[in-house]
This record gives sequence, C-alpha cells and structure tokens, in this order.
Amino acid sequence: MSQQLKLKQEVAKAALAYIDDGMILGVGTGSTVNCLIELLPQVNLKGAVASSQVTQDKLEALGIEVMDLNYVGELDLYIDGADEVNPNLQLIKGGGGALTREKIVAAASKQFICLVDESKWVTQLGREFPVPIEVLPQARSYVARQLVKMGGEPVYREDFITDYGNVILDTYNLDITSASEFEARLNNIVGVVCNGIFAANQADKLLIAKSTGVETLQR
Ligand SMILES: O=C[C@H](O)[C@H](O)[C@H](O)COP(=O)(O)O
Repeated sequence: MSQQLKLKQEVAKAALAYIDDGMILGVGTGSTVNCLIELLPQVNLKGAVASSQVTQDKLEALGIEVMDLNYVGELDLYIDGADEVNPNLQLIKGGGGALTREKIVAAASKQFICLVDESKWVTQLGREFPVPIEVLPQARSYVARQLVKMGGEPVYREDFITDYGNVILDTYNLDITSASEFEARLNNIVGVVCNGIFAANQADKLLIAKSTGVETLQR
C-alpha cells in the first residue's frame, strides 16, 4: 500500500470521531472520502446527502440511504477532501469534477470538515494545482477568453462532462493572493456555473494526515 493511501485511511479514521449516530451526513467525493465511505457502516447514520453520483453509488452499495438535499434542510456536518488547502483553510476542489454539487452541500451544512494528507498543504492556492471551473458548454470559448484576460491558462478537460452536463476548464497560472476576491471574480463571468475555489465555503476544521500523525486545525 502506498504511503499516501495510508495517510488517507488514517485521516478518514480520525474523521469518524465527528460523526454522530442518527446524523444525516453530507458526504464529499474523491479518493480520501472513499476511505471514509468504507468506514461508514461502523456508524448508525440516518442517511446521507451525496456530493456526486459516484459517491451516491458507493453509499447505496453499502445500504446507506441517500437523501435529496431539498428535503433534508440544513445538514449538521459535511465531510470532504480537497486538492489544495491554505493556512486560512480555503481550498481548491474539483479535481474529480464534482465541485458544484460539493459547494452546494458545503453551503447547506453547519460545519465543513476537510480531510487531506500533507501533500495538499500550500501557502497560496493555484500555484501548482489548476482551478477547475465548471462552465455551460455553449460558453466554453467565451469564458476561456475571459480567463486568459485575467492571466490564466485554461485547459479544457476533454472527455469529461459533469453531473450537471457541463464542461470543466482547469485553469493554471491564476495569481490568487485573495481567494475570496478571486472566487467572486470567477463567479462573475457569464457562463461560469461554479469555480473550485472554496473561500466563501471554506473548511471550518481541517484534519491533516502527516507521517507523524493526524493534526487538527480549526478556523
Ligand atoms: O471533485 C473532486 C473533489 O473536489 C475532491 O474532493 C478533490 O478532488 C480531492 O480528491 P482526493 O481526495 O481524491 O485527492
């Protein structure tokens, strides 16, 4: 087993302590959260709200009832991974293309706990990992030109369609000195459905797995 998978399993195990019996849990997407999903049969959940079709399928395969967010109201807890996290617990997400539904579930939750291994820790977002931007298919070229004007280098994620039928522009080279401002600027481009900067919906708590153990950071 790789060291990184081991760290993902450790941080997933640490997250179990925050899940209460009888809860409806918001469940993220990705390889880190997959480690958590495998452990969820240990908890007596009332149900879950899934942040992607992939997660929904995995939860249902374990016999966990997946509920429609529109009918459950505010969730107590959302747990998800991230592609990058900075010291303010702001994130880049969407490497797996699930950013829009993830941001909706995060926004609808009282608390967002983010699970990462130490490879995800950065001082400034977007220097290495591109910002995934979900775009209406018809607006792809227009949005790409606006991103170039902002100094970005958008790359169309080929052969990928989101759960909502849209496309993704993975955008490199954005100078994200203020994640909040950048998130809002990207949202202002007509045709953008959602962007992968999670500043308005940043993590409340970060569990970070290191070779020395799992550390907890609180906002
Ligand atoms: O769309 C995918 C999500 O934002 C994931 O949370 C993110 O890509 C992290 O995934 P992983 O745990 O596989 O690194």
